Amino acid sequence: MGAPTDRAVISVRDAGVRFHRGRRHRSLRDLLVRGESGPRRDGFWALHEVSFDIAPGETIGVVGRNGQGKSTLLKLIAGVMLPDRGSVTVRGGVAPLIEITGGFAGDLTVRENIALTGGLHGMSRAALRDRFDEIVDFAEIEDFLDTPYKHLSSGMKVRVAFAVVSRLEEPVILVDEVLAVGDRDFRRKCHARMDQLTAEGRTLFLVSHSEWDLRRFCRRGLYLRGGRLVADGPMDDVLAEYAAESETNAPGG
Ligand SMILES: Nc1ncnc2c1ncn2[C@@H]1O[C@H](COP(=O)(O)OP(=O)(O)OP(=O)(O)O)[C@@H](O)[C@H]1O
Repeated sequence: MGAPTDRAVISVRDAGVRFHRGRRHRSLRDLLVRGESGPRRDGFWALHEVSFDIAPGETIGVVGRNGQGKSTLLKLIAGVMLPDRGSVTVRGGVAPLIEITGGFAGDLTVRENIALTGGLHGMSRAALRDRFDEIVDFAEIEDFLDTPYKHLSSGMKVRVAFAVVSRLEEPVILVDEVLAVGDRDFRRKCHARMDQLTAEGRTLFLVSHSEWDLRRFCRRGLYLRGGRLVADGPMDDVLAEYAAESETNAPGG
């Protein structure tokens, strides 16, 4: 396992994340009635010994069945979660579109959320003023600017989130499955915007169960199985490997 290369915008080294299947905290009852006080035994590695380097401008699609660690990996890269083992180094800012409401404050209005997200990612007031109308037009949300974010439908939340996050000037963009929520016309707009971002040389990380999206936007694939990185290579090869394994593991297969 080599040291992080200078060229890499993201370096992940032997990263591991451990979760517990049961309740996160042991209750007083467990302690007093059951006498359970030693280390918890229901822990498992949601990610285990994961290592890779990403060069600036690469487009990466993460594949794997449900519950194999894809979203957890994106949370590590976004910095909203720290690894229990190993290291995750990201050089530069990250624009994360992970989980529909991720990073957006439910009680604040759409207008306030646009300003907050822009501000948190270093957008100046002048830049925000310049881009505000563009963001609102893209999201087609002008009638809801003063509505609390939590009162939007899930499709509208995604529209706002994508419109803002895709306008941030961060070098790394993370998109986790959220595109599936938008309607067809909006998805088409998002796809055009993603083409533009990758053409500008941004690094894109996409988690998706849509082979079409993965093939269209990602040249490199990462395949996670049981929290381990079992394939890392050209997207088409990784998808072929994933499909072959899914067939082998299918009931009756
Ligand atoms: N905060 C948490 N506490 C405990 N377990 C968790 C937590 N977050 C995720 N997990 C578990 O970790 C494993 C990996 O979850 P993750 O969301 O990364 O999977 P995924 O590959 O993105 O799945 P999907 O395709 O269904 O979105 C799953 O078993 C999940 O139940």
